[in-house]
Formats: sequence, structure tokens, C-alpha cells
Amino acid sequence: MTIKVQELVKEFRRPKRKSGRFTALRTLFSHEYASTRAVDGVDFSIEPGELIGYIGPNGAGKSTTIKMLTGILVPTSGTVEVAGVVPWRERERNARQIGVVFGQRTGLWWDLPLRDSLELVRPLYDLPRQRFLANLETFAGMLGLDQFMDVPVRQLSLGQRMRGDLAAAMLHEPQILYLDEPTVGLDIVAKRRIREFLSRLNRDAGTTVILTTHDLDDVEELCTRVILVDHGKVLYDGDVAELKRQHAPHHELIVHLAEPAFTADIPDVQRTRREDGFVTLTFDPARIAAADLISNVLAVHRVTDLSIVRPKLEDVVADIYAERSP
Ligand SMILES: Nc1ncnc2c1ncn2[C@@H]1O[C@H](COP(=O)(O)OP(=O)(O)OP(=O)(O)O)[C@@H](O)[C@H]1O
Repeated sequence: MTIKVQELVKEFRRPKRKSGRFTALRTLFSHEYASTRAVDGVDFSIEPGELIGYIGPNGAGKSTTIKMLTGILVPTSGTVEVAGVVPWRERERNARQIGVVFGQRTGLWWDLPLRDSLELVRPLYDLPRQRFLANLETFAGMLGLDQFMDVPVRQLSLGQRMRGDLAAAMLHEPQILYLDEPTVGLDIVAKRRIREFLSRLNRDAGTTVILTTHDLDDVEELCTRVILVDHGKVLYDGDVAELKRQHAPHHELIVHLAEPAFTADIPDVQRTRREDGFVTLTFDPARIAAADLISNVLAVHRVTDLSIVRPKLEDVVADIYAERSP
């Protein structure tokens, strides 16, 4: 069930807008086009059972890539293989092995109770009744759907609807799940529930999960690997921890001392006294381990409080975006 993407390009062309009188008419008959390279030579491969964060700023080309992986869009050039299937050539075969959830839209029937809406998934995949019912029970249990199975989809809260969408995407037991912003607009509890579900699915069923999101806490909590894209190109593909090491190598130890002056002299550590009386010690864990630093401080001072602050993925990524934006 490997996903292989090579030199993937998607260009959108639209007629150049003409200015002056009869704008719409002149645009309609114009043969000039403006083109956007939404995806500009992307390569990656994903092994079965990985849980990947596919991230990047607005307009980076994430959704366009997901749409090519799911077979909704045909690329301008390049290749995609999902378990040996070229998604846009064999859409139906591809659909049987993947589940898709777009956070901004629902795949459920608005006017039907959730149960009936999920029931409509069955014929799409020719699922035998017994298998369908067993899966429905499993996912309803995992996602806590039982209380609102009989509520029309239009009356569900965003979080409840998203859980319904996740169940709908998983009823045919796909081995790959694509999620485009599954936690957008959800409160903290609903987000946590979705994250727990994805983590369990990945751990217990070995489902490969590809997740695009602007909520980097989703990535930090769920993913070990991240693919960072901007302007249609891959900027980074690898470990979340390594991305942090490369861009924000320093951690902070924040201490509060019983005595007024900080006198411990520790090489490679920068210290600043904060207005609230705490001292911030900035250190590189590759040079000195947090535990050694703490012992060094405790050897000289009586400490009344301490905490360690590690760089957050959100800050690291915000810095990368900021450096790149014109
Ligand atoms: N159907 C389309 N026709 C023309 N241009 C498009 C189309 N779909 C996307 N684009 C353009 O392609 C670029 C990439 O869009 P895409 O939606 O893939 O980005 P994204 O990374 O998913 O962004 P976001 O985080 O805002 O959802 C953008 O410049 C967008 O305007």
C-alpha cells in the first residue's frame, strides 16, 4: 500500500481578465491565459502505516495534491501510484482502497438521519450487510456516534458531523485515509476526540493517514513525519523532531531561585533575568542535557520552581513561513 509521487505538477490555467469596456465579453473570447503552478515538482513516498502531516501556508498546493492522490484531479505532469493504482485512471479501484474526509464539506446526506446517511455508503462499495453492520458498530463506538444516530445531519454540531464523516470514510475499511483539515473550526474537546480516533486507527488497524492541517498541534500530537510545502514545492520531508532541531535548536530552562542573584557559571548557556524574578537559561540539548543543566544549577542554588520550554512546531513553522513570505 505504498504511495509514490514523482515530479508531480499541476498547473491551473484561466483566461486573462481584460480591462476596459465589455470586460466579460473580451475575457470570454481572449486566447490569453494566466497560469498558476499549484503543485510544482513534488516527490515523496509513503510507507504503509505511516501517519503524515502534510502542511504549508494558504495556497501552498496541499489540497491540490490530495485531490490528485484521490483521483479527483488529473496532474499536468508527473506520476502518482497508490498501491500500484494510478488514481485518476482507475478512480473506482482507487476509491476502494482509500477513505477521504474534507473538513470544509460533508459527504453525508444533509436531510437524512446520520444512520440512514451512513447506510447509503454500503451500496457504494458493495459491502455485505454483516460486514457493514459490524463496522458501523465499531466506528460508532470509537467515535461516540450512538447518541445522535437518529438526528438529521443538518442538526448535528460541526464536531458531531465530522465524527459522522470519519465513520462514513472508514466503513469500507480502507487502508489509506486522506484528511483535509479535519479539525478546522472544532473546539478543543472535539479536536482531541478526532486526534484520539486517528491515533487509534493508525496504531490498531495500521491505517496510513495523510493529514493536511493548519493546526500544528494536530501534527505535533499525531505525526512523527511531516512534509512541509510552499509555493507547490516540498521544503522539508522528515522527522518533526529533526525539523525543530534544524530551525530551533535551543530549549529553555526557567528557574526561580530562593536567593536574589544567579551566580552559577555554566558554559554554553545563556541566561537572562526576567521581570517576574525568574531566570531563563537558554541551552542547546545537543551540547548539554537538560538533566545535567538542572544538576549544575541545583549544585549552586536553592531552586523554588523550574520548568523546561521546548520549541513548538507552530513557532518553528511560523518562522519558516515568515522568512519565505515576500
Ligand atoms: N480549480 C482551480 N483553478 C484555479 N486555481 C486553483 C484551483 N484550485 C486551486 N488553485 C490555486 O492553486 C494554488 C494552490 O491551492 P490549494 O487549494 O492546493 O492550496 P492549499 O495549500 O490547500 O491552501 P489552503 O491552506 O488555503 O487550503 C492556489 O494559488 C489556488 O488559488
